[in-house]
Amino acid sequence: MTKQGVVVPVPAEAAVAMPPNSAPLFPYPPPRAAAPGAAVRKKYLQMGAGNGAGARPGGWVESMRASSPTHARAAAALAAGVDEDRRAAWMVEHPSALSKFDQVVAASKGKQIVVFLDYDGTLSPIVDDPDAAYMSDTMRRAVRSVAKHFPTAIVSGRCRDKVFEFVKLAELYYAGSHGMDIKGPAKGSRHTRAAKAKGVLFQPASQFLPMIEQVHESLVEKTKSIPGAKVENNKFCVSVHFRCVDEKSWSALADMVKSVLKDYPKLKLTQGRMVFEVRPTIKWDKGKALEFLLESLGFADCADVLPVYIGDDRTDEDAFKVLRRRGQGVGILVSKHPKETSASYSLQEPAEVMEFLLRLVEWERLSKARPKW
Ligand SMILES: O=P(O)(O)OC[C@H]1O[C@H](O[C@H]2O[C@H](CO)[C@@H](O)[C@H](O)[C@H]2O)[C@H](O)[C@@H](O)[C@@H]1O
Repeated sequence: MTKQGVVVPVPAEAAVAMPPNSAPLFPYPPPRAAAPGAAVRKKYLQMGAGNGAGARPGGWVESMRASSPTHARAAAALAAGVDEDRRAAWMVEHPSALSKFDQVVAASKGKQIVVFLDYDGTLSPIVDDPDAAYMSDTMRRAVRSVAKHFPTAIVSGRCRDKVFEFVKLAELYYAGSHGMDIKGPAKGSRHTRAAKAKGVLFQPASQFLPMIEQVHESLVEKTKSIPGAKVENNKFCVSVHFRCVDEKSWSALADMVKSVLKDYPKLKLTQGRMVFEVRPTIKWDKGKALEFLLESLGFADCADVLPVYIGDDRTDEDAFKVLRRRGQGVGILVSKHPKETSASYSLQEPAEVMEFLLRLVEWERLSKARPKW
């Protein structure tokens, strides 16, 4: 069923650029560090790094509001009253991956499905306390079944160890810190020869570790005065949560984060669901991680693979865009509301993600049992 992976020698320049603790098993051009200094930082601080925040006066706060569930609900209610057609039109553009299940699997004919799953908001429901974002046992069973049939990776903004603590499945690939920390299955993979090696595969931002530590400390110190603010160390990036911060303090919090980042021109600021994300300015994201993993599995520039990526956040858009660019694969956005996205399909919530995963497993079981004539 699976395609055998091919280990290609690492080009000398890539091997040199790789951090000492990453096994040079898989070739990949090392990410280019963005031009150091003001230009890059200015762009991210002013433009809001892809989310448009900051381009207008008060842009960050506006953007923070847009990611608030209360505001999203109010906006959704308004939109429902005013323009029910908008949602219907969005669903035509991004139909449910459940109702179009046959179409999704038909695309996999003669191809190896590889499954990529975001964690928060995809496998676990969004909750106030990031340390309590547990995944249900039923979801874990579903993911375990998927991994028995298809190579499966978790791609998360979280620190890799933390997301592993939640998922607890040793047979998966894990790409933590928005793809900047990639590791293969603890026991090696049953799916490909290339992935039999265990351990850390790639850490393209390892030189940023001391800087991230410093920024983490500064952010903890600086934001202490804002009740509800929570700073999370995600190893190669830092999250500053404002889900539990009074809206009146959002502007002050955004200013604090920006003032800390002034001293770190090699870090950029982006925004997720009620969270600021501080990340190195290297050109590496969930999309690059997806491509790296496909390559590691032996599917570089290959037509007989169907990557299926499921995610709910802005950072998942980088992966959806890669699928669009390759003209290959299935991007599924998890969202109850119409959102601008490069995904092709949608699912409303983690419960639907589970249903989709279980159907995929069932379909694979039946297709193996089906006589081939
Ligand atoms: O890429 P992901 O796996 O989706 O990680 C993105 C961020 O997820 C977490 O924050 C989000 O979920 C929390 C728990 O439900 C919620 O409280 C928070 O408001 C959300 O933004 C995680 O804590 C972050 O570090 C990740 O970057």
